[in-house]
Amino acid sequence: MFRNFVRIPKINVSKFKRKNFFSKQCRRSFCEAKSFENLDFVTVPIEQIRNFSIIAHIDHGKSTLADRLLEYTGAIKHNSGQHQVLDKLQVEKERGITVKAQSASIVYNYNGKPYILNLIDTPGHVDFSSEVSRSLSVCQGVILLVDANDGVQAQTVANFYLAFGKDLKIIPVLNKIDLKQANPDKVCEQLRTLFDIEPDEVLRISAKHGIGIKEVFEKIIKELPHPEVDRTGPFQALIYDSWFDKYRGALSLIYVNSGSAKIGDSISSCHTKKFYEVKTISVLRPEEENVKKIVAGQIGLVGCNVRNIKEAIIGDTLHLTSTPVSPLPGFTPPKSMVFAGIYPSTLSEYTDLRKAIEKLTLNDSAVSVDMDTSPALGQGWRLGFLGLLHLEVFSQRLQQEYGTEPIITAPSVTYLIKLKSTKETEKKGTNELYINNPINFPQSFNITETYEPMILGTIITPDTYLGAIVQLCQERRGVQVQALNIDNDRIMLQYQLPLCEVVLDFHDSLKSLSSGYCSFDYEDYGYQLSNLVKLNILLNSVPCEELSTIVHVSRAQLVGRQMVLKLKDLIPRQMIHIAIQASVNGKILARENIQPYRKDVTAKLYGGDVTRRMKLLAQQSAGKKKMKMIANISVPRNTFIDFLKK
Ligand SMILES: Nc1nc2c(ncn2[C@@H]2O[C@H](COP(=O)(O)OP(=O)(O)OP(=O)(O)O)[C@@H](O)[C@H]2O)c(=O)[nH]1
Repeated sequence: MFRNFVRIPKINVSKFKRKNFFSKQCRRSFCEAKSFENLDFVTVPIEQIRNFSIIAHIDHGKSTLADRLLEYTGAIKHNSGQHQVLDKLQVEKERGITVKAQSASIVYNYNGKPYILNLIDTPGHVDFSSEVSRSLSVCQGVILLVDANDGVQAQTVANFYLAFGKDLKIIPVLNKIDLKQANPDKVCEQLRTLFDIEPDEVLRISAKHGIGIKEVFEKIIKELPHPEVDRTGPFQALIYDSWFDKYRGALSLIYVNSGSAKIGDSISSCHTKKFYEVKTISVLRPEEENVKKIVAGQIGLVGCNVRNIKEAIIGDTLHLTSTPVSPLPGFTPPKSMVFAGIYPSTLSEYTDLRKAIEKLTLNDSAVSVDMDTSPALGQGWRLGFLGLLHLEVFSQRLQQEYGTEPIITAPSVTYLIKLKSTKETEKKGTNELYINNPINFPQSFNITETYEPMILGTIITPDTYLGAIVQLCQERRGVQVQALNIDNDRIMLQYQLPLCEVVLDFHDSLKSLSSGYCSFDYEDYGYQLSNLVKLNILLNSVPCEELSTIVHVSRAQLVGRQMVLKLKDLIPRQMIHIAIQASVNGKILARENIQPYRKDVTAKLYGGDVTRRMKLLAQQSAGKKKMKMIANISVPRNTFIDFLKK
């Protein structure tokens, strides 16, 4: 049960609103900040630097808090009408979510001394968790933001443990205390139950109205440690983000772990061993501001006119060419969960699409890329993503930032197949086969066992929706691992679920069952023995490989029926009868027919003998039979595209 609960005096929000408290404070701090306008970052002692990320569940107000911190220090103007300034991408503005972590260096005046605060606004959605994890590796602390109305949600839990696992100092902050329905005491109780955070450690703010922002700054300065670095040592810097600039080539966002570098220096990459001259160095305030030098403890953007984007690797270590250093621990590439084929709409767009994918994956290193070919769609790629939203955002960015319109096939996951030992498996040295494309599914007589990827899903929901959510999880073959009351009307459930049951619409179903009050997060849970089969689609008894799919045996019937119905709508009628069948291991599970066009061969008859009419119809039917034997069913490319597309 919960421990004794310390009440914190309620903040009178209306007082702050009435007196326009924030704008006065903001004006004052803006004037103070002006005095640091021409501050040379190199001269600021290491004790006056703080590197931190803002982490939270989606929509709990990270970007809004970042806006207020920027305004307070004069980095952007108060009431400039700009919102979520650090959400720079078009896709972020349109969807209202952060998908890329963004850094900004701000200067805060504390007791007359300038403090450089390097803040990173991180995404909240589980599909972009690799951005959060990367950002945390250059921080010494985090602000854990929790919505005072929504309370602790699934990504709050995931992000807390991410920061806790990296031994970072955590500043818990309750946001949106201005909301009428806000219940900060209850949320403090949740923080104590789940993370052992005492209520008196928790700050209460309203990022939207600028309440409690000064206290956030003070906590950052007093409680977060400064980076422990050696400014006199050899230059050693970690690339933690990269993007491509048309004019300046690949730009790398670096955290300097030791020493310093200046424009004109020759620097080398530990990974590629290539060397470059430093052309530009800038700090993000949040717009780029050119500087001549960057020192340890600091975050900055370095441009070396790197034209080959494969050379600007995230996780690589840079050093002065004359002084080699050992590489810093980079980043383990996140494991792709969902795969989809990407193909150009026409052959002529292949090269443009290839370049676009190369440039975008430089900025979104969580995407894995492999070449792929499809008999129906031609040469393309099989890309791996961290989830469905990640896939959607990537394809939207391909369109918006690079003007390409590729065909994207339905997402799938990677299965593990164990094969019977044969000469071939002995030659390969393994009888394990990982496949994410149904075309590569082996013949059933060669298979000994099949495994499917599992996830451990965390669901936080008001208990009113518990019944419906448990039912949904059971329908999706989930097994309950844990259930915990986090306060008197909210429950946290943990389910082990097959990934393929989650990727498509699980999140949407949860949201609609709980009227949007439920949150969901998941992590990889390895592979589990399963009973998987290849569902084949036959057109007039001829298997059509591109349309096959891998399913759990219990789902084969349902999926097969859905597929043949969809195909019946998509395949155009032809001169011959078409039978669409779904089969598993030769057994037909579903069938639909498309009737042929029928010419009225009796139209020319003017009455007369009925046998004449019968003869004409019999001739027509024999002709159709013959045609069926010899004709290939022509499925137009668009039908494949419509079927394979998400
Ligand atoms: N009432 C109120 N609304 C707030 C406050 N802070 C943020 N919001 C609103 O909450 C919504 C989400 O804010 P964001 O700052 O985009 O949230 P986020 O955590 O950055 O979202 P993601 O990056 O997508 O995870 C916006 O509509 C904000 O205006 C607050 O203190 N009070």
